[in-house]
Amino acid sequence: MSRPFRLGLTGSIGMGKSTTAAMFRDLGVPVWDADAAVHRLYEGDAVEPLRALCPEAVVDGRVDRERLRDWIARDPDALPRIEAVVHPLVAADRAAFLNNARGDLVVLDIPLLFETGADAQMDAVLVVTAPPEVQRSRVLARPGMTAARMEILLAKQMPDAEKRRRATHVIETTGLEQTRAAVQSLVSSLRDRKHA
Ligand SMILES: CC(C)(COP(=O)(O)OP(=O)(O)OC[C@H]1O[C@@H](n2cnc3c(N)ncnc32)[C@H](O)[C@@H]1O)[C@@H](O)C(=O)NCCC(=O)NCCS
Ligand SMILES: Nc1ncnc2c1ncn2[C@@H]1O[C@H](COP(=O)(O)OP(=O)(O)OP(=O)(O)O)[C@@H](O)[C@H]1O
Repeated sequence: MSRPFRLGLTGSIGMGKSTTAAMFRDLGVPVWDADAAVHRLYEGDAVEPLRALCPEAVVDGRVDRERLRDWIARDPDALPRIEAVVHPLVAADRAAFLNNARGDLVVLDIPLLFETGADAQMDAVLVVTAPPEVQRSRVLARPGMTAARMEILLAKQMPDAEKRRRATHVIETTGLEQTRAAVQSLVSSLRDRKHA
């Protein structure tokens, strides 16, 4: 049996990846979620290596994201050092999902898909997008988010225009019903097609 078609799902912060991923799940498509993998790792395999970098980031045997955020805000080297630990563990979790995946189509929701080179492992890439002012107001509405933190994360992400340029598919997330219809139509077209 041939392996499932791999659709990468990405987009900049606040562009609607999680919301769009849920729409694929509603259609019965298995979704691997990189952020969820990080959450699992912060209660498991990432604890000891991150404790070695920053002992105060571990509280009650788990990595505390608030403490990581404080460290990132204080120290410009913190995020690259965290990434050097976390990205290989995330890549291993993704490889395990792909090894076990069955069916005709799977989605991989990866915020840093292009930045980490994971796009090379995808058969197609869907980029979700929205106008900058919509993105900004969504992100700033989150608890714990500040304009300064948003700027740090945005500066680390490939610009939206570049992501759209590299995408095989683009969906606007300015309305739930319109996004749901676009997801439905993409799933139908991918399920109809054969891949190499
Ligand atoms: C910085 C941390 C502590 C913030 O945690 P918090 O729960 O507050 O936010 P969350 O994880 O939901 O991220 C918020 C937004 O920032 C973006 N983001 C997260 N990490 C990164 C990063 N390394 N580079 C660029 N953007 C990032 C996410 O895509 C999301 O859009 C956390 O994201 C983290 O530990 N990041 C390092 C691990 C990593 O690289 N994760 C990316 C997925 S592989
Ligand atoms: N299709 C849509 N129509 C209207 N609003 C949307 C749509 N998709 C997402 N939103 C709104 O945008 C906000 C951010 O969406 P979501 O959490 O899915 O983004 P994300 O890309 O996963 O974010 P992050 O990268 O920061 O984790 C949510 O408050 C959600 O209500």
